[in-house]
Amino acid sequence: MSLHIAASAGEIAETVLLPGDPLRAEYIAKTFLKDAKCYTKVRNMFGYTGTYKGKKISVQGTGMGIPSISIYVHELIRDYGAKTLIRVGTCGAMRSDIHLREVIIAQGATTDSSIIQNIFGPSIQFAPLADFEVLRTAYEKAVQEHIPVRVGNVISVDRFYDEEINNEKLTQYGIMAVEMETAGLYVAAAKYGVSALGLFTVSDHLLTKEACTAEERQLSFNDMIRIALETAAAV
Ligand SMILES: O=P(O)(O)O[C@H]1O[C@H](CO)[C@@H](O)[C@H]1O
Ligand SMILES: O=c1cc[nH]c(=O)[nH]1
Repeated sequence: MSLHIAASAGEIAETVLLPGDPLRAEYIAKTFLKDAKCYTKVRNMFGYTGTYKGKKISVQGTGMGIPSISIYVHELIRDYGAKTLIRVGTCGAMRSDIHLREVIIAQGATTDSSIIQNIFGPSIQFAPLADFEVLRTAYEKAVQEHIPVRVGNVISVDRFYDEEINNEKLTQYGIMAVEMETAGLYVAAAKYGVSALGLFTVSDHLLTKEACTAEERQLSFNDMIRIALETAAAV
């Protein structure tokens, strides 16, 4: 047992899916994993382990924001030996050509979080990147499953409600979407030398103001989940 995860040694797989919402973790485990068993309910941040196509896979809720996901990712890697971490999140689209429910893969995760400066000091702007092999596998699985995906840069922000951020400039520089955890995931994976990838379903549109319902956010992002599970089974 670690401070925030009540699993025993060996109960968590080396490959872990990471939704922000713990109810999405429960949904993924109960809908897609065989013989899924809950290994933690600490703070209601559910974690399950089961199998997918014969491979042991865990799914662990991470909460919202870099501080929260950092806690779970550090404990999963350091205390339970996780080696491949795949975030399955929601995001807000920032461009008019990107639509609700599309799937985005984060090749890079720009951030306004202080995490980079806290680790590297003021002169280094570390670039949080996805693991290339996991990214390549996810892209190939999406093509095989006939699920269109976009691959590129997202921004992991500290504030969901942020009236000061310059989204127009970010979009000009190629940022596709906004979410709140992936830069923290990529930095932790780099620190420990493990593999990470962030996948998202577009749940909101910053320009059109369209939004999925809370129920859809929790339940209906099966394209992204299928890509993540096929990738998890293959890497
Ligand atoms: O749906 P999840 O995975 O939580 O991801 C997104 O949704 C939350 C904000 O509503 C943030 O955590 C953001 O990154
Ligand atoms: O962090 C997030 C997630 C979804 N939509 C947003 O606008 N921001």
